[in-house]
Amino acid sequence: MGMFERDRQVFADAEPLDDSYEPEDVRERDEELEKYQRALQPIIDNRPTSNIFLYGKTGTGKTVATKYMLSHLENSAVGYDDVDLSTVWVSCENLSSSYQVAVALVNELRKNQNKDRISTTGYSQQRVFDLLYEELDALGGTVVIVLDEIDNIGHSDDILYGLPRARSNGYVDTVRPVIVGISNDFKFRDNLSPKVKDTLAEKEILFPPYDANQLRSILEPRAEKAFHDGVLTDDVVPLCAAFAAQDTGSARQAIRLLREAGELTQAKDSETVTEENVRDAQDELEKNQLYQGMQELTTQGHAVLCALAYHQALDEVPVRSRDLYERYLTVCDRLDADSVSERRVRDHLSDMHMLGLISVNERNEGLSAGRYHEYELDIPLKTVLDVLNSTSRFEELSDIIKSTADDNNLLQSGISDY
Ligand SMILES: Nc1ncnc2c1ncn2[C@@H]1O[C@H](COP(=O)(O)OP(=O)(O)OP(=O)(O)O)[C@@H](O)[C@H]1O
Repeated sequence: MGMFERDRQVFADAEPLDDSYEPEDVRERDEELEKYQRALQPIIDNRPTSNIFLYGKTGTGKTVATKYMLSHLENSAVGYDDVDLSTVWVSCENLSSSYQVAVALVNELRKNQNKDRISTTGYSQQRVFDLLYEELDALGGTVVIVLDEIDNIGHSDDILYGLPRARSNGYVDTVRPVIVGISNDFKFRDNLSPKVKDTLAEKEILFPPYDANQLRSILEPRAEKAFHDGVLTDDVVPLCAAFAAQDTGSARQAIRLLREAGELTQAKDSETVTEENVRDAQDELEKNQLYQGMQELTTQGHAVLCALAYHQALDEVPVRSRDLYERYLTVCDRLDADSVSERRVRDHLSDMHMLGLISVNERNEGLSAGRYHEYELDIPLKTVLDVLNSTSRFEELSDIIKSTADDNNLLQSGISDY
């Protein structure tokens, strides 16, 4: 037998555990779907339809609910001769301005009609908007425009103001655009300018995190399809649901955990997925998440992390932000890199805190010393040094910190024992 052998023991069909899998039904979202249905109903009644804004943390079912609703809407619309409905879906993941979103929409609309794409640069914003209005008008009827991950456009939100008003402002004659904006960034929603908020968020639907029971109910039909009979022990699905509920309340996280547990079981050539496999899978995913979080930091982020690692190696933690900033400046000096203000360094620290990499204490020493923050690593120093060592420009510094830590006997185990 070769190195790879087809698995016949654990997975019957791993597709239901894949990110792109579309489930037959959307579970545990009755209230949200009901609201959604009410918001879309005017399309079938040929009445003016409000724009819809869905928000909630990642993995809470905003996309799956939208796909489900639109597919029902399209099916129902076919039954009415006087309802002319089209839908267009753009993921704004890599689009950071209204201009880019407008180009993506034009090209998506053109693709559906086998027309040539337009270039992503070289037009004025108004020209791209005009092209968009032309394409929309050519379609006519109601066009539901889904803008997924819309928060990526940040403050450049002209399109969210222009598109909903295109008809009342006379830019389009025959088409009725309905925007469905989807976002997992609460700050984006709060920071929308009042004029945009008024139009985009006419109908808002919040998708709260799932609790353990809801996640269980989402996992069960997938688990049934994905694994051979008798492979899952009784506590596996509830445990995956509980872990994900405690952490993020994300269905995506719960599904990934179940898949990882299955894969670990498979790798061990074992026939049943057990509670222990789930715990190991959870450790594995957490480690990956931390590693990824650290690797994705910017050079400035790495420099701040490097400065903190230095204090950790010297056993000078928790360290005050002022002292940490001094160390950070010397790190930048050594790297021959530009440095940023103390305030920006604090922003980087707060991002790292959010990622679970460092811990922060707020100290209040009364009138004499005032309020200040103290920082220390929340993960093993060795792990941080491993990542720094694999980051270009930081190899030498990580070696120096490592030998300092060795001298102080502070290089405990890495993340695998964490
Ligand atoms: N209520 C549900 N019923 C069935 N499957 C669900 C449900 N909610 C989420 N899922 C599944 O969980 C995964 C993540 O869901 P989805 O992509 O809809 O989340 P999201 O809120 O759009 O996340 P993001 O903001 O990261 O895009 C998908 O595989 C989806 O099929």
